[in-house]
Formats: sequence, C-alpha cells, structure tokens
Amino acid sequence: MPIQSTLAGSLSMPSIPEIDTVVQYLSSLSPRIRLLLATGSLLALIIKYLRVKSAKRANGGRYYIEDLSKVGSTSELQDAWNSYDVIVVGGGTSGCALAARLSEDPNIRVLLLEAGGSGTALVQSRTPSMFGRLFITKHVHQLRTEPQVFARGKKNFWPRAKMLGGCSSINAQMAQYGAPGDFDEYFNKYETYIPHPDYPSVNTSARGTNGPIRVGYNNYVSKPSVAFIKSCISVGIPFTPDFNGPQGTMGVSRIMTYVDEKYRRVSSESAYLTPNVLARNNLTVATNATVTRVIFGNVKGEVRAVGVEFAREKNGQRYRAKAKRDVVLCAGAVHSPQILMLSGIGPSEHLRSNNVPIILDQPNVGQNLVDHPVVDLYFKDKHNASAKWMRPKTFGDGVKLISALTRYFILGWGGPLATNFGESAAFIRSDDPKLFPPSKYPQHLTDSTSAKDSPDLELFTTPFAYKEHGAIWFEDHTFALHCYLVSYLKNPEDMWKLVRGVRALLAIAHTQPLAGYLDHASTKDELDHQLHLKSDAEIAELVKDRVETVYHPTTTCRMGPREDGGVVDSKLKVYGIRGLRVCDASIFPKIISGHTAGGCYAIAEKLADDMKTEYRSN
Ligand SMILES: Cc1cc2nc3c(=O)[nH]c(=O)nc-3n(C[C@H](O)[C@H](O)[C@H](O)COP(=O)(O)OP(=O)(O)OC[C@H]3O[C@@H](n4cnc5c(N)ncnc54)[C@H](O)[C@@H]3O)c2cc1C
Repeated sequence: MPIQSTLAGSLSMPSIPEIDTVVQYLSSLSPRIRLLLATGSLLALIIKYLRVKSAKRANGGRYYIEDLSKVGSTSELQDAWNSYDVIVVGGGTSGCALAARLSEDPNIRVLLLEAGGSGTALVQSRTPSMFGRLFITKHVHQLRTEPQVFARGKKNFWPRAKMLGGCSSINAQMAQYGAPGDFDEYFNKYETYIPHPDYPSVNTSARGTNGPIRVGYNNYVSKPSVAFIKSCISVGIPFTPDFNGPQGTMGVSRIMTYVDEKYRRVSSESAYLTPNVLARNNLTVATNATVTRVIFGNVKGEVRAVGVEFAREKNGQRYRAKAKRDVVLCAGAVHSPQILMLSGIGPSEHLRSNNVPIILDQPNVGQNLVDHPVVDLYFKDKHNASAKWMRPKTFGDGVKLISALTRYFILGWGGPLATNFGESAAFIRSDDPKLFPPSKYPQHLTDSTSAKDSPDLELFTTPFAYKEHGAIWFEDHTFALHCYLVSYLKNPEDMWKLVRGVRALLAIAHTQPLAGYLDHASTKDELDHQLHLKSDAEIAELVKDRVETVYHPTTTCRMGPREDGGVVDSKLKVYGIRGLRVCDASIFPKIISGHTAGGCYAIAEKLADDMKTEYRSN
C-alpha cells in the first residue's frame, strides 16, 4: 500500500467528542497531568500565534501575489499579456536565488512563479527538526518512483517540496557541497559562515563572509553522534574540521547546517527573498502559480520562448505572461523536464503518445536521471536517551517535549528542536585499504569517484531510527546509522559498494565509544545488532530491502554536448530554442559527490552573473 494512503488514513480527523465527555475525562486526570495539559495548550497557542505572525510577515500580500490576474492575463492575445524581461519558473532553491540576484539590476524586470506558498510561513519548515512533518502534506509534491527492479520492485516515495525555497525548505540542512573545488568561487559568494566556539579548527578565511546563506553549527548534537566521530577515528577515518574546506570532503566530522543565529532553518526563500529584496519594484513573486507550459513564437525564423501559461488549480483559469528576454525553468530535477515535455520539447515518441504537439524532438530531456541511494541500520539506544519524546507517549515524554518547545520557541535557546537529524558524517572510499583490506575484500570494484581524493560513500548518523522517511518510528529508544553511495552507477557494483558501506557502519557501531551507547546484546529481529554475523550475500539482500532515496535527483536536463546527453549549453540555454534556459539540479552534468543544495545555489549565482553581463552587453 502506498505510504500516502497509509498516512492519510492515520492522519484523518477523529470525530469530535461531546463536550461533557471531555470535561468528565479532564476531571478524572491527576492535577499534575492537568497542569501539564494546561501548559501544553498555552504553549500551543503561543506557537500558533508566532506561526500566524510569521505567516503574515512573509506572506502579507504586500510581497507575494496570490491573485494571478495581477501578474498574468487570461487573453490569448500576446499584446494583452503582462510583460517582464525574465520569467523564473519555480521559486525553489535555485529559483529564489536567481530571481533575487537578477533583480539587483533595476533594468531587469523579473517575475517569479511558484507552485506552492511561502515556506518561511510554515513552522515545520523554519524549525530544523520538524521538516519530516511536511512530507505527507499539500506543501510537498507527492511523488513515487517507477517500480525499482533492483530493489524488490518497490515504488519508492520521492518527496519534492512545493513552496518557496523548494527543497531547501524541507531538506535535512546538511551544508556539504560535494567537491569544494568545483564551487569555491561561488560558495564564497552565497554563504556566510557563522563561527562557533566549539569548532575552532574551521578555517574561517576559506569560508564565505558576505553571502545570504548562513551556515554553521547548531547548538545541539546527540551524544551517540559525537561518539560516532570518535569511533570513526578509531577505525581509521581521519577527522576533518570542515567538509567544505580546501582540503576536500574526505574524513569524519559533525555536519555543518544551513542555520541562522536564532537556530532557524536557512532556506533559499529566507536568505534571498528578504523584505529589502521583495520591496524592489522590478521583482514580482506570485505564489500558488503552477506553470502549465512555456509558450513559443516564431521570431525572425527561429523558435523562441515568448512567455508562459500558468494556473492556480489543475483545471482552473489559465493566465499568460510575456518574457521579453528569457524564460528560466527552476522547477527542479523532476519538474523542469516535465514542463519542457508539456511544452513540446522532449523525446518525440513520448510526446506523441501523450498527445503533446511537438515543438522540438529532444530525446535527452528527462534522461540520465541520477540519485543517491541510501541504506539505514537500526540500533537500540542502551541509555534510553533518544529523542523519542518528540512524539510523546508518556507523561515524561510530554514534560520533555514542553521543555524543548519552551527552550526553542519561547527562550530562543535552540536545543534538541534545532537538530537537523543528520548530525555527524564520514566521507570514505570503498577502495580504502585501511577500511577494506584486500585480504578481506578481494573483489576489485571500479572507481566511480570524480577524482582520486573524492569519496564514494557517505556514512551518517541520526539520533533515532525511523522507517518510511520518518513516518514510522520504533517503539524502543533507538539510534540509526546510514550509508549512501555518493557516486551512483547503474551497475551491479553499486550493491557491493553499499555492502562495504554497511560493513563500515557495523565496524564503527561495534567500536568504542559508540559501542557503549548501543545495546549490542539486543536480538530483536527489527534491529541490526546481529547483522555483523551475516555474510555479504545476506547483507546484499538487506540492501535490496532497505534501499531508499536520499533525495538528491539530478541530471535530467544535463548541461553538456547534445551528443553526450546534453539538454542545455554552458550558459544553461536549451539547445535549439531561443530565450529558454534551465537552472536547477537537473542541469548537473554528473551528480556531485555530496549534498546537492549547495550546487543549486552555486549555479543560480553563476547564471545570474552571466545573464546580467549578457543583457548589459546587448
Ligand atoms: C527531504 C530532503 C532532504 C534533503 N537533504 C539535503 C541536505 O541535507 N543537504 C543538501 O545539500 N541537500 C539536501 N537535499 C537535496 C536538495 O535540497 C535539493 O537537491 C535542492 O534543494 C534542489 O533544488 P532545485 O532548485 O533543483 O529544486 P527545488 O528546490 O526542488 O525547487 C523547485 C521548485 O519549483 C516548484 N515547481 C515545480 N513545478 C512547478 C511548476 N510547474 N510551476 C511553478 N513552480 C513549480 C516547486 O514547487 C519547487 O518550489 C534534500 C532534499 C530533500 C527533498
């Protein structure tokens, strides 16, 4: 059964009980529990108030336009359409950054169209630990993969955000950019590193100081995640002070996150669409505006994107707006190729079979999809100290939750609610002879890394275990270790690399001090304390059962030569069409060896520079 249906069922509203029954029930409770409930209710009211306040601030109608007739026209006649220089489609990670940077030039009139609403208005997005609560809501495009033949035919859940900030508003905020050399110039441009006294060895001179994206360490990390770092060092993974430093990504450390001084998530929306930026006369941001297609015209004998069509609802009123210079698709690795195809640019057979009139036969659109597959391991927390109380079941859980809410929302002190869950990480190579000695691992695996000093496996921790993307939590107090392939090949060797990743996790889990936090005496089937006794073939079966996405799809509108699968050139222009570009994770020529949000900021910064220069010179 699909996850959505299962959860939708469990989230459906219970019938409202009679008021007398409620009063009767409350009177039967002890004074202690009544006090707790009263405190909880008061806190809930305060949170609700803060939420409404922040929604108003972000969304007060002054900045984000919801009435689409104010930005588009219902007429078929082009002369009647509202006119902009650039229309940015999708206000996600790249889209907000691109629109904000382009509108720095007062001569460029920009319209940003986003299918969802504001992300900063949602407390679940702003609070670093609450993003999972958005997965099965209207704020996320509810997607599933095709059946995965190498993973028991599962149709894996594949969430993509539907709100300003895009996936930067729902991601795990792990600020690691892949191979840092690829982005040096641009990550200095978009980030500001906030130094933290507990991490003095970060080389601040190698970090950005003026960019809109704030990165740093939040003030909470669970004890097993700290122990993980020490155990990694003991098994031979060197400590690194910073995954984004000039020394590269390899090693183990706590993970830096996209977090501000008040321990709130930093998203593309919060960072780039600031009140000052939104006050610009040449920037218009419309929300709940889904682009249904790009409109083309014939200009001087060439096919040119002249505007877009958009709507609030699937079968609702269509609006049109004109782009004098460019339409830029920033709808992400799933939706940018979808919009191209809906507009008639894609593999002609596929378009024909879906009755889409063909503008350009481009077989590469939507091809070359790459993602990072992840495998999770589950362990019992020996000290029963996990953050299971975040979904309270006992009186003690309730007390912990209320104190965490008070600490985070009322006192502004961060704490456990500021965790991004992915707390510590190690980047390793599956051919590292120290971790995988050839005597024990004789199979030669093809090197799929981008360079000799790049990793192909990431190992990371979360302060408790979960299944189904966080929808299912364990009854026990747990801790989880995860490994994912950072360089993905459609190749049987992927499996054996993940098996090596699992072996590395097991070695770390059985090494002190982490071993001291895990109850390795547990023989429960649903936990992995006995997994080290299994053969590689048995672990391979577990990989097939558990493999999931780590949410990094890329490369579906690849930048590169046409004959090499390319859809866009190095200025991100769609081949064969004038005035149409793509700028988001879909253009990555190859998936990066790490987390993908940083790359999305970098390409938007780069394209904004290129477009501004190009327009100035014309
Ligand atoms: C759960 C999760 C966890 C992740 N964790 C991390 C992490 O810890 N660190 C990291 O670096 N990366 C992480 N990632 C990946 C990273 O966030 C994404 O790769 C990146 O944000 C993608 O940016 P984008 O600009 O390509 O697209 P998005 O940010 O997805 O933006 C696309 C936007 O386009 C809008 N859109 C789509 N179709 C239309 C349409 N027809 N009309 C108008 N608008 C449209 C969408 O609503 C969305 O807002 C995670 C992703 C997810 C989902």
